[in-house]
Amino acid sequence: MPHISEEIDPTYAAACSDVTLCSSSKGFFKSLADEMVAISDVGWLQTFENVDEGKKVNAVLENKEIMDALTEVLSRIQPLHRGKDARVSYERRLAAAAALQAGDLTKALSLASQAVFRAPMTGVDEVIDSGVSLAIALWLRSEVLLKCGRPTAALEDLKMALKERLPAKMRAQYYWRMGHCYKGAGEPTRAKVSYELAGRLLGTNEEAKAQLAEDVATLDYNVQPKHPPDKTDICLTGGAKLNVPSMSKLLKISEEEHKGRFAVANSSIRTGDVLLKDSPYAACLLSDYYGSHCLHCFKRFEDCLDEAPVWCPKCSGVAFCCVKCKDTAVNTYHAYECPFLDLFLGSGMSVLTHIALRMVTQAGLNTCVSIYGKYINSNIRTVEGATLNDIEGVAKKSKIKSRRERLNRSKRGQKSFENLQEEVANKENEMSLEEKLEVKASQIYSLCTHSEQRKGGDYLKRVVMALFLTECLKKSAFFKDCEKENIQNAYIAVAELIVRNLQLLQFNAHEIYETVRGSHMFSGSKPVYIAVGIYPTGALFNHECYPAVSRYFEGRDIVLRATRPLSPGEVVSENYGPHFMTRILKDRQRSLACRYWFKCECVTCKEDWPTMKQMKSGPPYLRCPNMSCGGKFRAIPQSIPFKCSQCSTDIDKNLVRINVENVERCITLYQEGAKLMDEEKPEDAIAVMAKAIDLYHEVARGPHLETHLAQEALRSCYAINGNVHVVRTEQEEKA
Ligand SMILES: C[S@@+](CC[C@H](N)C(=O)[O-])C[C@H]1O[C@@H](n2cnc3c(N)ncnc32)[C@H](O)[C@@H]1O
Repeated sequence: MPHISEEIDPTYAAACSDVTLCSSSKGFFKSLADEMVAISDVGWLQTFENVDEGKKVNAVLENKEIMDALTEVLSRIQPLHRGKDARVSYERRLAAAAALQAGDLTKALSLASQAVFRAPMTGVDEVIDSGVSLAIALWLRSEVLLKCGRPTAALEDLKMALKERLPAKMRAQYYWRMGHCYKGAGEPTRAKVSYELAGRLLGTNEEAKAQLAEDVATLDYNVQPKHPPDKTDICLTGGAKLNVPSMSKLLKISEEEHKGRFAVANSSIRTGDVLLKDSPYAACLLSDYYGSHCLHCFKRFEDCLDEAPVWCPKCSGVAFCCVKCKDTAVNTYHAYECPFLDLFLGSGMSVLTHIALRMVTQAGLNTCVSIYGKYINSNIRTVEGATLNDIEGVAKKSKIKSRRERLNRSKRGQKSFENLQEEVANKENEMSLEEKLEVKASQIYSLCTHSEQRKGGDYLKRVVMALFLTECLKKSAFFKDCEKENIQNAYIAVAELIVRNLQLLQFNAHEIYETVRGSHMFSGSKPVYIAVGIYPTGALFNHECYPAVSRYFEGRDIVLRATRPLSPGEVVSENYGPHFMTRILKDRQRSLACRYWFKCECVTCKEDWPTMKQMKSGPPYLRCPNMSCGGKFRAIPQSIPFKCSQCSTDIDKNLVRINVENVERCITLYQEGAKLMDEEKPEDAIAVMAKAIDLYHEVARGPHLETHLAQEALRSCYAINGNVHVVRTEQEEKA
């Protein structure tokens, strides 16, 4: 039987699958992968397609034709990254000083940061700056930061400059500037101590001493230290589910044959309810943002007012918002990725491929081998029903037919989703990062891969990518602690893990956004795609073209909030991109079938709702008075039906009049919400619009232009609680 993506458009489906692996226009990988498919025998590809999961890499390694061609390419892999360069650092420093002199603080800060990132580690290049380029670059940046009104960040740079052997002759200036930093940060007592130390070191320079005395005299002992405003943590409505702590108690996970697992309402849900807050198992920043955001936590440097970006000791291609983020990255994944960063970019590999690699590099070799043994190469078999037993809401378990994918999950010996989650929640607090990953891996490696639908050629490309990445890992000492006799098995385990990651990420990853706005909270604000993550529970939400939730991101965490009310048992759906407001039915169906390999049968698809452009304001569709019926009718005064066309319940004309008035009330409330947004009162706007959207759904159904526009507005209000970057005009900057 042909699969859904093939029925619709096999060429487009293949292209959609390919771009989840690598770019179709940039880099060398696409032509390498295409060449490997071209030299493979058609019969072999057919057999290969059916080779068991977890044995695909071996099958390719045993294919002489492919390996002869591939080995030659792999043997040429060499580390390639933007390293340190004392000369470039020196030049950037001069340019930064000139910009500072000219009063262009933004340019000065950017150049000074580049001087920091390009500076070799202290003592490595003694020819330029006597080996202390880093200290001098930090010294300069601290001056710029101080001028920018960021004394705490300036102080951090100063302290680091001292650690990096700032020349002793600069000590007096060092303490003097430290005094300025403390003064700026609202710590006059510390400022005074620093000024006094500077005074002792100034020797006989009377002019400088007089100036210093002025600084001491102007200290204000009434000021308070400045602290950034506290951000209140968002709480799950109804509390966290005991066995799935990232999910609200209002939800549960269900499963159906053609839909897999998905979230449904366990109790009534109201618009505005916070339903999920999940941390990623792994996440990667897009390379375009390596210069502006922390590689590890995705904070924008510009918005970290109390910290200045920190460097990687080996490369100058990435940066971190603080020492903690740097240490975490450099001691784990970045140690293995850093030598090859430019090769990865040059290969054209996708960000999903980068996460597939990150899932390995962050875990380290031992954890990877253990995960491979448990979830990919496991021969433990359990009966199919065991997987379903504990999934709530599966009423007719015995009627659900076997699905090959679920069977595969069972074969790998996985426990039920809910049991696994409980295990994770109980153990998480006492574990190391590697241990946490190993336990969370049980959830990640049960996510859908649609392996039964994947073609041999597509599989082969993924194995070639896995072999390429494993070869890079070999050359970045990832396998250094492995005993010689185990090394071949370890290579295969890692490559297989990457193949599996590449498959599951295709269907389960989330794009991560930050909202970029101008001086007004809403007008002109837009979401910007900065990173991608894989969320263990967030990946369990199915799609609808009229979604029930909207997502935003707090740092790396995903938050889902309801955009319409739901009754117990209704699907709590996300939107994977094709939304009915912006894309016509045929487009959506094609996109979902080719990109996510399923046929969407949501209500908007079945009823072919109009897009926003096609939709007109007009009489609403009122609900059938029987609340358990899905029927609706248009409230056109002259043609109100006597009975519901679906369940034949009588329709009372008086009730129709009341409900039309209710819809009019909703429209008035939406307008009030819009006004509150103009006044930049997001919480008030949410309260008003959420109430109106709840009321609308109590009496009416979609499509309804005003309600859907209100839901879009609500989405913008929710996002204000997430990652937001405010772009300031030059004038605002100066003010
Ligand atoms: C992010 S996963 C969602 C969780 C998934 N159902 C599972 O069991 O792991 C995406 C996959 O779920 C399935 N899916 C999502 N929405 C669906 C829908 N409305 N109808 C049928 N299948 C859907 C598709 O197979 C899709 O590739």
